[in-house]
Amino acid sequence: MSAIFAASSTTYIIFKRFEYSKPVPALVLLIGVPMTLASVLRDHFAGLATAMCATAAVHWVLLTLFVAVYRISPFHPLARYPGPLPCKLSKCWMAYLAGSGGKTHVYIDRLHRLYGDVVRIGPNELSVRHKDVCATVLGAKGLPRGPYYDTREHDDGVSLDGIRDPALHAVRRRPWARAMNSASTKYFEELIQHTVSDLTGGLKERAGESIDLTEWMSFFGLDFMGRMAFSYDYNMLKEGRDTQGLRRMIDQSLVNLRWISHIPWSIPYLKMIPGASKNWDDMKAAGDKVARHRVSLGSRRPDLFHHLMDEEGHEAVRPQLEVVSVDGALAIIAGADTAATTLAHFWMFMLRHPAYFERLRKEVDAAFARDDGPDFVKQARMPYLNACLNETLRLFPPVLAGLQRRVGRGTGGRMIGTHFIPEDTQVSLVAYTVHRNPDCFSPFPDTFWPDRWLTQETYTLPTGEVVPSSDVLTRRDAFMAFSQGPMACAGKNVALAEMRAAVCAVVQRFDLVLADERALDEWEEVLQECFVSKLGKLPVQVVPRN
Ligand code: HEM
Repeated sequence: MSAIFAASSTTYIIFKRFEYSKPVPALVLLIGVPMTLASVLRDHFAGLATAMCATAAVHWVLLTLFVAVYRISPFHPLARYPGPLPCKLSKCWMAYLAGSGGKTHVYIDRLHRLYGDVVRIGPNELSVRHKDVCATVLGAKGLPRGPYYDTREHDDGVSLDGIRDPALHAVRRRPWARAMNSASTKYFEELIQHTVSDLTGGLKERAGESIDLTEWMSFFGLDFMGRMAFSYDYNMLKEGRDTQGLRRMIDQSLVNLRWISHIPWSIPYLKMIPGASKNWDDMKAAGDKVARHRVSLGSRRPDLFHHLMDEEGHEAVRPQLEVVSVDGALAIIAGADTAATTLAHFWMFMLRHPAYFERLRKEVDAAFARDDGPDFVKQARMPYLNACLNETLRLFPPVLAGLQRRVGRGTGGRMIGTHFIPEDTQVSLVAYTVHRNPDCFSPFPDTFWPDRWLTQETYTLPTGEVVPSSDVLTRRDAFMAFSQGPMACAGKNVALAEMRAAVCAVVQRFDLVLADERALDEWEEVLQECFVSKLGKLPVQVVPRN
């Protein structure tokens, strides 16, 4: 027994020091060690098979005990931070919650309300919602990404949003910066205009019918991103259906990532299961198809592909088509799903608060004649429109999962406000809970109240009470729906232009009549964190305005 104890404690120390996540060393320590012991100790057992079973069982139990005891002991570097026991013991708990209900954002928000600004959500992971956290963690002098992002690495390379090395990330980000320069922005605006007109055309054709606005916003997001990224027409708005089964494919490829991301060490083992990566492979094949189509066009359109492929020859080394396809697939998921989700939440709030809808309509009607196309400069300056969009993104940021960063080994730790974060710690920022922190947004941090984003001397609260501006706290620096800093959303400006244009066009031309009251009541219950968000239906009748 003492031999097994000595072997197991040595194994534990090696694991703790080197954090093996690669299968070979991990399997040597987990299986090789007890098997070797069994062959040495076989004379003490009824036979080799019994020795193997007994040593393996004792080895694993001891290892589990060592790990558990250390993680909940006062000697653990995060011992001073509060959190539920299952979180302290293993990240498997968070993986379970993510996989089983997709409600980790609500769970973490509850923990913050219970324990305060810093909560231990994993053995080596803290969730922080402190009012100064964004600049410290995400900003220019912030922290590099944590292992949560390892799921973005594939056989063909890693997509931009999964690159953890800041220097490499900066290099891969350059074409995105070029894509967002003014010449391309003009081209993207034309595409937005084209897609908005498909949207209003499609809605007009279905006037009086009950449609699912969530689905239509998704068609809008995908049609735009197909055009913007690859000059590819999915034509979903024209045909009124998901022409390529993309929505289902995206949902299926994301549903597993939401729990795997919490236990990234499991990735090499999962890859050994035949067919395990089928959903992602399908998604990748869809990306390859549109990328090849774009190659066949051969033209130098200033779409995203043009920049990602470096068709203008800015870089010393031309990127490979496979890597560009991965980034293109990222663009479609990152760009289409997020904007579509925001718009669906937006309409939900407008249906819930008809007075806000009317106020917005007044602003839109005053700014545009009925048949005007979008004016992107004007729309960027419309205070109430932007207040309503910001408020939607505050309460329901489409990226519901935490943005994880890491205080690296050997850095000596980091201060966040008055909290010391020791090295080797993952720090997670969940926009859903940071945005509901009363130290960042108050009063009524849980209430949809767009006025908080306006600059005024007095405010009329949702209760009708009038208060001076000193009573209203809106910490714009804590707004992180697009993240912040060098790894923030690369498509923020395009996304905002696209959403503003879609909102103005619909508000100007249509009345929305809710077809099923239950959709609003059940909205939050149905909402799931699915890497980004998974939404319920929003059945409405679209009635053209007289
Ligand atoms: C409402 C719309 C959008 C929201 C709320 C949003 C939000 C975000 C957030 C929070 C991140 C950081 C994710 C992380 O660190 O894990 C991100 C990254 C990213 N987004 Fe967006 N996004 C939106 C639309 C778009 C669009 C339209 C595009 C493309 C045109 C886009 C392209 C990207 C890219 C490429 C990244 C990775 C950036 C990097 O790693 O440097 N996003 N987005």
